[in-house]
Amino acid sequence: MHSPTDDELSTLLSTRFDPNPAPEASFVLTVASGETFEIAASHGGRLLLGSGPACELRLTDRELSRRHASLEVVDRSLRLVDLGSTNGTFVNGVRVRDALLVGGEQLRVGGIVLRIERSVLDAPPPLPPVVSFGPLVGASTEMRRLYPLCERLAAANVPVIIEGETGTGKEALAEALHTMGPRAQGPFVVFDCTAVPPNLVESELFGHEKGAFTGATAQRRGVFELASGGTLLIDEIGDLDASLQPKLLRAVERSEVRRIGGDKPIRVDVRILAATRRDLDKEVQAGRFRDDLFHRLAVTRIELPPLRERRGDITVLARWLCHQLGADASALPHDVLKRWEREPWPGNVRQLRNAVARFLALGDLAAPSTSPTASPNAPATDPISGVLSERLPFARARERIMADFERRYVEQMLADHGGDIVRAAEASGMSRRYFTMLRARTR
Ligand SMILES: Nc1ncnc2c1ncn2[C@@H]1O[C@H](COP(=O)(O)OP(=O)(O)OP(=O)(O)O)[C@@H](O)[C@H]1O
Repeated sequence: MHSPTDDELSTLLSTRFDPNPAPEASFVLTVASGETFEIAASHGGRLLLGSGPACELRLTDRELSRRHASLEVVDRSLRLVDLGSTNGTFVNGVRVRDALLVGGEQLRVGGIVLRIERSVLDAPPPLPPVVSFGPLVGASTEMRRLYPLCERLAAANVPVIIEGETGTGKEALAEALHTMGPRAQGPFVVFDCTAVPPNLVESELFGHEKGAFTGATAQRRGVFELASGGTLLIDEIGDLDASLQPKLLRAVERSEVRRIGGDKPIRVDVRILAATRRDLDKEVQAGRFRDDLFHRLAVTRIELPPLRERRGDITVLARWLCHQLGADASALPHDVLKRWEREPWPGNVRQLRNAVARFLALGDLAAPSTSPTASPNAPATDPISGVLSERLPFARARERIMADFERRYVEQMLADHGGDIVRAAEASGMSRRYFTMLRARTR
């Protein structure tokens, strides 16, 4: 992957770069006992509130779940997300799942009441005037806040979990962490947990001996062995089957693997990076992802923001992608860039890249809709076309469509039966347990 040179960057960014971010909001949470916590945007990412050891805002109360809720400063608000807690999260007495707070609210979690106040930091910590990290480009405050952390992580050998929606650049960042670090001479191997059938994942990860199972006609090394001396990116880790999670934990903890059918452990020297588009906090809270594996991998977490939350990057990125595709960045007219800055971009940078390629091939005819909110690649009337236009790998594309279908199916059945799960499950021909699981998975 090509990283921009200084000259390329200065051409792309000349009209866009704002070295002085606006003063940032911060929030103070005060517990009735007088204890206070401060959350600022510069914390970079979500802070967990709960009774478990992983929580930055750790409180003791028996009605509080281990990972109860997450808090993050987004623009000038505090985003509060309930992580599937047992006893719920309440703002001013109303139960919420996902809320934007502005200050002045009362938050209740379990038996604990917190007062939320907003303040504006006088002097926001200055961000270095860096506008790219390896091949990742972006001059928004959100991206520039991440670069110093990325620099440090490239040099370190610790596991990192990279989170973000599809197409936000998780794999690109993982590769940059590898190529800009001390293991750059070693291999960079990507394993996507959704790309192989579930019954083959173990063999792909750890390898197998000849004759270990039907079809194992020869000995085969797994990705841990292939990545030895370098970096292994386990992509879509949130989709790893529960039965394999203990085996992965063992491999990471002991730096050794055992091939299927093999009797001796094999030592591996691998840096592990993991990426996911799922909310791993919710997966852990729901019991679908093991707490101990999460802790082992989440030594550091980086969350890549979706494009719609850094609209200031759209023009810069579009011009960079245009340049990468071999065209002059000035080929993109101002009105097209302005229109793109208003689009929702559910497929993020990958979708923007496709839109640039289409524009270069077809001109402005490429825009399938004149609606100001429609994505240039995804006509709102046909979700399958939207997914197809993102050029995802087959397994990922199928999964996206299935997930959308499952969510809408469950919603429809619940709506038809007044929210009664027992009747909705019966009408769907599913056990109540399966229906409830499907509902939890699709929320
Ligand atoms: N900040 C960025 N600057 C330049 N290119 C980017 C940036 N972010 C993403 N890209 C490009 O967008 C495309 C999609 O990125 P990538 O595959 O890394 O996304 P992802 O988050 O791993 O997606 P998925 O979850 O679907 O696997 C790639 O071509 C990548 O190089």
